[in-house]
Amino acid sequence: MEVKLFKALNLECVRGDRSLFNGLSFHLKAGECLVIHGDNGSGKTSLLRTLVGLAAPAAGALYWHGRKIDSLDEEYRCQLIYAGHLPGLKEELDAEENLQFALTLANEPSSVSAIHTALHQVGLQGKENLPTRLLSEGQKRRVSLARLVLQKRPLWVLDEPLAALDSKAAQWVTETIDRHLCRGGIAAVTTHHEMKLKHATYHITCG
Ligand SMILES: Nc1ncnc2c1ncn2[C@@H]1O[C@H](COP(=O)(O)OP(=O)(O)OP(=O)(O)O)[C@@H](O)[C@H]1O
Repeated sequence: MEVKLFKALNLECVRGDRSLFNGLSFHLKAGECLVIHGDNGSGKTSLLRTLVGLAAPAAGALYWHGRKIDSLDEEYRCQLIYAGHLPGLKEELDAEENLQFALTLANEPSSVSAIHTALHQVGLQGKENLPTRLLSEGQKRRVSLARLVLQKRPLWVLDEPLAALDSKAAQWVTETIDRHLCRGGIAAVTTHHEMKLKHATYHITCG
């Protein structure tokens, strides 16, 4: 029997006086990815914030391994990586310090050498100790995405992970998501770009 690990049932999201979407349901099992498309302002980020428990749905519910995510709370948050719309870095800290900070907050501290290896993988070798404010937008995005290889979590929720990336970095992100799915991970990803994943992918469009 297929085990549905991540399930949404009849979700509705209201922002202001507008219902962005309603009746949204999906079931994802290990190795599957949900790719969310939609125009600017259609509700993609609002959906992801709902998926990670940062916003409550106006109706419907989310289930992780058969249990409602609001009953799991911290237990659920420990299962996921959320990479939001903005890189979420501290400008005065360097790339290495930002990752150390994020990993400590996530209760998954990592060694300096593992962090340097991850930064090397995202093409930031030699820039590990530059203040983040001196990095380009694409480089900041790469620092944020280096968490994907440092944290070991089954659910990835990624808001526009390809934004600001050049084609080589975008390819790395796509391959990294594929490797995650190959290991039995699950992902929900918004994008305005084409994303050629090899694994089972379901596409939905907001709005
Ligand atoms: N707290 C809020 N109060 C009122 N309206 C909001 C709130 N948060 C978001 N919105 C509105 O909800 C709509 C959806 O926003 P959202 O950020 O989810 O869109 P999006 O699809 O991610 O857009 P983009 O592609 O530009 O990132 C927008 O019109 C936005 O202005």
